[in-house]
Amino acid sequence: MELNNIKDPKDIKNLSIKGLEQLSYEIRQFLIENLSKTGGHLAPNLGVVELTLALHYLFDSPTDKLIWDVGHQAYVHKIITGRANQFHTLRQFKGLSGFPKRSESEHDVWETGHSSTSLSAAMGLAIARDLKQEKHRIIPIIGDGALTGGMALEALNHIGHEKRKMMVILNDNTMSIAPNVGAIHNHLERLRTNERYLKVKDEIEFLMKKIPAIGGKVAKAAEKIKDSLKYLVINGALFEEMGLTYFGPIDGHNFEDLFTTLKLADKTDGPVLVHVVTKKGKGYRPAELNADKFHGISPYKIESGEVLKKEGPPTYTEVFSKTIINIAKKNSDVVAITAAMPSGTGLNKFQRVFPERFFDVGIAEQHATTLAAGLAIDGLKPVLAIYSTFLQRSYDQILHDVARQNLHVTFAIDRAGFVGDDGETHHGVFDIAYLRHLPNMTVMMPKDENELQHMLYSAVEHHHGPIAVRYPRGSGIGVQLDPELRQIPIGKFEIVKQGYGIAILAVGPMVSLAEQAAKRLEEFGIFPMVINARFIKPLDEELLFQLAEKHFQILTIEEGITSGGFGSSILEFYANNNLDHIDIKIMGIPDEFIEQGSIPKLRELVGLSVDNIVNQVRYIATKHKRRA
Ligand SMILES: Cc1ncc(C[n+]2csc(CCOP(=O)(O)OP(=O)(O)O)c2C)c(N)n1
Ligand SMILES: CC(=O)[C@@H](O)[C@H](O)COP(=O)(O)O
Ligand SMILES: [Mg+2]
Repeated sequence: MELNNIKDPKDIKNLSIKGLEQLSYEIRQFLIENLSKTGGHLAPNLGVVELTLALHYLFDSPTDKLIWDVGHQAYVHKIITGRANQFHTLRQFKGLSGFPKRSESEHDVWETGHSSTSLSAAMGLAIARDLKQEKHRIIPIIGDGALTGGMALEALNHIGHEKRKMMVILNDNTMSIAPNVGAIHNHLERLRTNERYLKVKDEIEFLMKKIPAIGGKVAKAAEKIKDSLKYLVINGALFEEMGLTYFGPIDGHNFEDLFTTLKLADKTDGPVLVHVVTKKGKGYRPAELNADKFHGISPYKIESGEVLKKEGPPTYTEVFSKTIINIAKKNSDVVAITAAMPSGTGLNKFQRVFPERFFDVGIAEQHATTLAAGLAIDGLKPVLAIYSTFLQRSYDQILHDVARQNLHVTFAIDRAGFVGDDGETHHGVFDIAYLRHLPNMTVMMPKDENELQHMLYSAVEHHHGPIAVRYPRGSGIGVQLDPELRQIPIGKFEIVKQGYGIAILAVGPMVSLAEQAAKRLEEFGIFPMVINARFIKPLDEELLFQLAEKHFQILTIEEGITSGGFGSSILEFYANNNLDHIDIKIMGIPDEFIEQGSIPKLRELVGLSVDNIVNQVRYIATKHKRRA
């Protein structure tokens, strides 16, 4: 079987089980090889090879709708639906997306990237199907991690109530990115350990036979039976109670088991849930042994699984991780929360040092935020580390629970700005706009990794009220880290280069671009002032008034959406103070969803480049020379 010859799911439908097993092997080799060059979500995909083939073999995509939750495990689906030959472009600029994309294929029914949306989407599709009196299947595939998300539970509640035909596939590999957590996870664990049921059943039979003979021990034995029976009846109870017929648990790597159960489930009326047990990373030893690392991996050496990492300065995440541990060592009130991203946020290290002060709440950003509010109201100092894109889920909790009550919660917002390969679902470019309009909220962004540590310290130890520190994905710019943490005065910008005529107000990594541009502008006889606008809110009003008095023109630069962003706040400031003699130009991300690509490429795409800053400043300078 030549993978590149598979252009359509129909091409696998004549295969025998042996043929499917051979194909599974080839797909795994294909993934291991391709992803060693491009990087990507290897372990989740290695785990769903047989499951994906079984679904495409038995059912008829795209008439039947396969809806992948999160979508990071849809690579095998992409291969089967004619995209194998594009895998060398995976997650690259203009290349194949790492998630389902409707523009890529009619088989990609639902676009994702964020977790736990599949069941709600499936419910919508099921209602639409029924109202239109159509007959196709609706098949959401959700992981055990994604099932910890509140949205999934809200949808299950509705699915069980509506009783419409739908086949929910629960892909249970016991892992979120890290080992999964929570009471539902424990329930699945009990269901999964099927041998235990068989053992319990044997045990009961054994005891039953013994009862007449053991006389006085009858009571004890009966009690044991009762306990054992309790275990037996929990099989699927949670889902059954919610109104879904439960099938499983079944071995997700065994085609015979998959076929038998999926066919049976398909014949059942109403909503069903098929509990499929898979192994994350299956078939590639390094990924099986370290599924967390291989969840989403950069290019690696196939033989060892070693990541081909370029040496460089520490990442912002690493600096956050180290700093928050140091702060917590001196202050026992500091607690840390993650929503299923311990390694991604660097809080896994905090967990090792302070296991009792660390909380992984699962994929539950909303709960995490209100949990932090609860902790803060009783005097603790919660630090909530969440990626910018996922914090979008918590908007109301930040507003209603944290900001409104003016609670001291520190939001460590990682992956702020472009994130690169994950693309439009994951870029952290909206948080300035969705945070800065909230009363009581303080929003900061450091110009480098050294400033990040001081900001964290200032936020946790010298502030009261909601405060956000946003920082980018990847390495810092390579500056020295000060050994002592110091307080940064709230609402004070930093002038990094004196100048005249034009002031560049830059946020975060844009400060370094602005400095480079200012150097280049000297050859044109233009000497702009460069300001590190480290507080997005509150603004440094004193400095802004001074700039107005000295008749500066202004260029703002941020790696965020311009509507409602930092530049907008500067416009608002001068407009509200009737200082309309100042020309303000805003550089940032336009009103569009920006695709995937390397961070430098995407910055260039939207004009956040040194060249463009030079051009914009020259334009402003020429315009004002003409006017003068
Ligand atoms: C709202 C949201 N929060 C966090 C994430 C990051 N994330 C992506 S996949 C994943 C784990 C998903 O686990 P599971 O559904 O079990 O899939 P598996 O990788 O195990 O196949 C997490 C936490 C996300 N995509 N969306
Ligand atoms: C699918 C998903 O949401 C995560 O796996 C995400 O890709 C992680 O991103 P980082 O690589 O930036 O941690
Ligand atoms: Mg999982």
